[in-house]
Amino acid sequence: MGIVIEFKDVSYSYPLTKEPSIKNLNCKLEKGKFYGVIGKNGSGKTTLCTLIRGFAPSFYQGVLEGQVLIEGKPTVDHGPGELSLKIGYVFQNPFNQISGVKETVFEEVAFGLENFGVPVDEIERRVIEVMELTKISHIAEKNPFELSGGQQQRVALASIIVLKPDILVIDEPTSQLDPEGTESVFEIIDALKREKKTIILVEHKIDLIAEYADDVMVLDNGEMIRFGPKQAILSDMSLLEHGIQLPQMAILGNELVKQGVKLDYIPITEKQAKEVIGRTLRKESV
Ligand SMILES: Nc1ncnc2c1ncn2[C@@H]1O[C@H](COP(=O)(O)OP(=O)(O)OP(=O)(O)O)[C@@H](O)[C@H]1O
Repeated sequence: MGIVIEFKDVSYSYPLTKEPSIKNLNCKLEKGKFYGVIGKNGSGKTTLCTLIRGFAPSFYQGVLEGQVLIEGKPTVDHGPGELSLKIGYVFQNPFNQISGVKETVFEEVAFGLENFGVPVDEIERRVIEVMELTKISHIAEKNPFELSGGQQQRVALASIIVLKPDILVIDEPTSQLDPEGTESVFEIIDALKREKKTIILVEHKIDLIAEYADDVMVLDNGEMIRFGPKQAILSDMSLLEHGIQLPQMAILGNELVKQGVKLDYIPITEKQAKEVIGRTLRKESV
């Protein structure tokens, strides 16, 4: 798979701050992969998203050292609007995403396409398709502001997905949602992964990252302290010392190993836990 985003020796400081919010970042993100970004509050996760979108330094100003490359081209060399076509950004709070000028969900989802001058019949086709994917067809005629938080977040996602960006940067989309709303947002993100979109998701709900992401990036005080396949990272108990949450199943698995239970690997999801603990119990009962 090709490299779609690359950080080359990137450090970034907001204006009037002494310490960089991102320090010496080097990494390559592959097309079609789902990256979970985790770290304590203030570790630099949102700043990382802002760098990918090119908003730092273009909007926030500040000092950028090194290069953030999107499809091989530095963000600072992309023309105005060019990055916003390639990269869809979903806010933490859907209220910030919803335009406030449209009276129905259908119109809201169509809004971006109208702005890009897409022909009416294509708009209709694309909006219907995306509303099915995000399971909001049944609320097409409702006012976006009369919806539940979970429905609003699905509308916000739909209004971005309909623009067909190759890269999706999603910053804590479920922080305001109940478990049901959260699960439905993850199901949509999973569907986007099947469509080979590159996904960068900031999320505190670590059990869901364990289930859905491919790779994980761990930030601590602006530094990337781990980056790679989720299995090894999310079962690494030393991360607890950095204040990083780990999946419940990894903590359970680790506790069992400490008590002398022989597990073939440390599980990070419920499915893996059932599988690996079941295997051990079967071996022991023979
Ligand atoms: N606009 C800004 N101006 C100055 N400093 C900022 C700005 N935005 C963030 N920072 C600082 O940059 C550092 C990283 O912040 P950032 O918001 O990227 O962290 P985060 O991991 O996303 O945190 P959270 O989980 O709380 O959203 C923090 O020290 C923060 O105070």
